[in-house]
Amino acid sequence: MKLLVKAPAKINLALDVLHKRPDGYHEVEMIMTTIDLADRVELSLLNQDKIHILSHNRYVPDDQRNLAFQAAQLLKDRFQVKKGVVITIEKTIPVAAGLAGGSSDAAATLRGLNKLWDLGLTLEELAELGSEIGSDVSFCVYGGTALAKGRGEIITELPAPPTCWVILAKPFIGVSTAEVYRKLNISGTEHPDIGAMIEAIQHHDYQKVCNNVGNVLEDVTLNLHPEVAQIKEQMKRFGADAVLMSGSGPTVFGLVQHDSRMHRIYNGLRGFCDQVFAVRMLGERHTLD
Ligand SMILES: C[C@@](CO)(OP(=O)(O)O)[C@H](O)COP(=O)(O)OP(=O)(O)OC[C@H]1O[C@@H](n2ccc(N)nc2=O)[C@H](O)[C@@H]1O
Ligand SMILES: Nc1ncnc2c1ncn2[C@@H]1O[C@H](COP(=O)(O)OP(=O)(O)O)[C@@H](O)[C@H]1O
Repeated sequence: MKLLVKAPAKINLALDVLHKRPDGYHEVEMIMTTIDLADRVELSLLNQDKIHILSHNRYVPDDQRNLAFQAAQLLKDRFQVKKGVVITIEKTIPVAAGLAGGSSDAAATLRGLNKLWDLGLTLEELAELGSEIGSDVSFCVYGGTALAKGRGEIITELPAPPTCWVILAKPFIGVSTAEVYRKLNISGTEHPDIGAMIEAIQHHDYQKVCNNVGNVLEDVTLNLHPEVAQIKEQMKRFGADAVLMSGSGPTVFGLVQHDSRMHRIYNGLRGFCDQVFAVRMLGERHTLD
């Protein structure tokens, strides 16, 4: 028995960090949304008590370091599952890019194994389990658009943002999320207005969404990797309505509504960047049927 699950990337339309917590994590407020750039996770039932990871991407670990492996192991341990699985990950989302590719593979594995192993868990239960794997996994279990608080695992659903193109450009570098959080100086940074972004989304106000994108982690990564600032400049010059780094980076995204402008930016950035994509936001949450 086989199951194919879609694992979409996310972007952070706004990302604020409130303070560092005693457990070492940072208290955040983020507006996250899934986009139509996805890995394909294939789950094949195995009648042995084993988890196998297959991936052709050399940056994706094929052992217990893989977040999809960790998701399967967590379900096996928690629910005494004696069956196994072969997890084949066809990677499209750039790795270590601020797009939560690994977290989304883990979330897709949780949703898929819930069916394949007949566990009968709700999305809420899967999201709670996901938070044990990583801070972004809970959001990825649900998908859609949400306010994420806590260390990222407290999720409140929001409506779909106004329709637009998201152009993503990733330079040749990878970024360590832990290093970016470590180097953040919270008091010396301008904070985005999360309330205004929520209002903009609720009122379907595209211009207000554009006016309120903001990410406190951006300056840290820009200082480490000046090429990210260059990509931001290029996107603005080619006419994006809003430009921001996603998560801890280094991927930069630009928002536009007109197809012609999207093509101009996409073509302008190809060749200058490692990977460039033009996609839509997904808007909808995942379901379990
Ligand atoms: C920055 C964000 C924004 O969505 O995304 P990415 O850039 O990774 O996509 C997330 O907060 C990343 O979430 P995720 O990548 O799941 O982080 P985790 O695996 O839980 O943590 C990696 C490391 O980041 C730091 N970390 C993470 C989350 C948080 N709220 N505070 C932290 O300080 C910790 O040092 C932790 O050891
Ligand atoms: N399924 C997976 N896909 C990609 N990376 C993974 C996966 N599982 C574990 N990793 C590891 O997690 C790290 C961060 O990957 P990723 O989730 O793509 O980035 P980000 O946290 O920036 O969104 C990578 O360096 C990689 O070694």
